[in-house]
Amino acid sequence: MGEFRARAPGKIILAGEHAVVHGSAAIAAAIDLYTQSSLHLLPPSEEEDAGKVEVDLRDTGLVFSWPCSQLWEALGDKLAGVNSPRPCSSDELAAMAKLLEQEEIPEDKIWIAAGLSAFLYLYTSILGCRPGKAVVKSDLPLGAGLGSSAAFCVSISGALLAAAGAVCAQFGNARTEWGSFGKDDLELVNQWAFQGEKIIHGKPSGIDNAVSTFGSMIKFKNGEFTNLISRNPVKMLITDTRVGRNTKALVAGVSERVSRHPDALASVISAVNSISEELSSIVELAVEDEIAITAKEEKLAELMEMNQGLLQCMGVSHSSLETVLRTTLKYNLVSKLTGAGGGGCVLTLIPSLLSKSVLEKTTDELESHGFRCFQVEVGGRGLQFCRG
Ligand SMILES: Nc1ncnc2c1ncn2[C@@H]1O[C@H](COP(=O)(O)OP(=O)(O)O)[C@@H](O)[C@H]1O
Ligand SMILES: C[C@@](O)(CCOP(=O)(O)O)CC(=O)O
Ligand SMILES: [Mg+2]
Repeated sequence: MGEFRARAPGKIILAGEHAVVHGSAAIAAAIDLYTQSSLHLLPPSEEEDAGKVEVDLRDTGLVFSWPCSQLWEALGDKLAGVNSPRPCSSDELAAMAKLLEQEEIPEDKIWIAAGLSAFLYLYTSILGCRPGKAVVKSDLPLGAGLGSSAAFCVSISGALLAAAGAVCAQFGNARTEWGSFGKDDLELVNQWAFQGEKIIHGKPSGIDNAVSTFGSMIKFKNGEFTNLISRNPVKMLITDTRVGRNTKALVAGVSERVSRHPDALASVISAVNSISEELSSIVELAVEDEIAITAKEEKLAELMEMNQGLLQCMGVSHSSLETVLRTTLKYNLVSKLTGAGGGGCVLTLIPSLLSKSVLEKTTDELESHGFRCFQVEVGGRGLQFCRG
């Protein structure tokens, strides 16, 4: 029956994480690291269990499968709604938790239960309880602030919706390997992926699934977004502290702080909103001579530094992140955490005139702490589809 293969990028957040959950604007951009999902539909089985749904999570080395009859019993058939994404109910969440209890997931990998629930929900909502086999693999570090949860939900939703015939990819010419979806198709994928993100994050803003689906650089606020045209290349070094953390817990922690100190946090969130607004207009400024480019980069750096201070106010920094900030500052480079914080990744702005040797020294020193550094392309493509 062929293969349905989709890939969706991770992201960096240049400004506004967490505050965006509480109504502030935020700026995010797709990066050239992808999660890829491939799906094979299998013919219905004559056997009593009616075949299986299998998912091979390559990054974890674990494979899971459920008889279709068991999925049907637990979750029922909700096929009619493929064109109208709806949230997972608490009964469905409980039914999936019960299914997963039987899986004996290793204690040190228990975090994949959230991803598995999102997979099961999206699969059964979009394809029903028919047999199939999915393989998911990612270039992204998982749970590190680069939006692996959104890339997971977007790529799976893309592959499932293509298999269901609800979306159709377009290919520019016969030799293009990766095609893209039209705007309405992308919107449908984005809405389903958001339902998956809700299972993983609890209360997502929707920024990660939007930028993973549509790509580019976006300004996102209250569920709406606009594309930003970045006139000069934005170069960022990413440092992964390798300190594990969980977005759902961090988002919940900030919400608790907001309810304990509503007035103080309202001011923090409003300050972040101003930073995001200013950052978006600076990114779109077209400048050409060296002096103007340096002035633009200095403004971006200052806004990132201010945003980092406010993230600290929200309680989402971490000693490993502070070590990265201190180390890069020795070389006059400005950094901020990206994503949910509490560990995970840091962004360091690389000014266009920075010498190669300073960048190397910075990277070496960061890596001597056990961190991993890499550079990414910022603002690239969103969801793509490949013919099987
Ligand atoms: N490739 C993948 N394989 C299995 N689970 C994944 C994968 N990508 C994401 N996930 C799920 O998403 C979770 C990480 O999401 P989150 O805590 O939001 O961090 P981030 O989105 O910054 O990577 C993982 O714990 C897992 O449940
Ligand atoms: C903290 C937040 O702003 C971004 C979370 O990103 P990540 O899952 O840490 O990559 C949450 C959200 O906007 O949904
Ligand atoms: Mg996430």
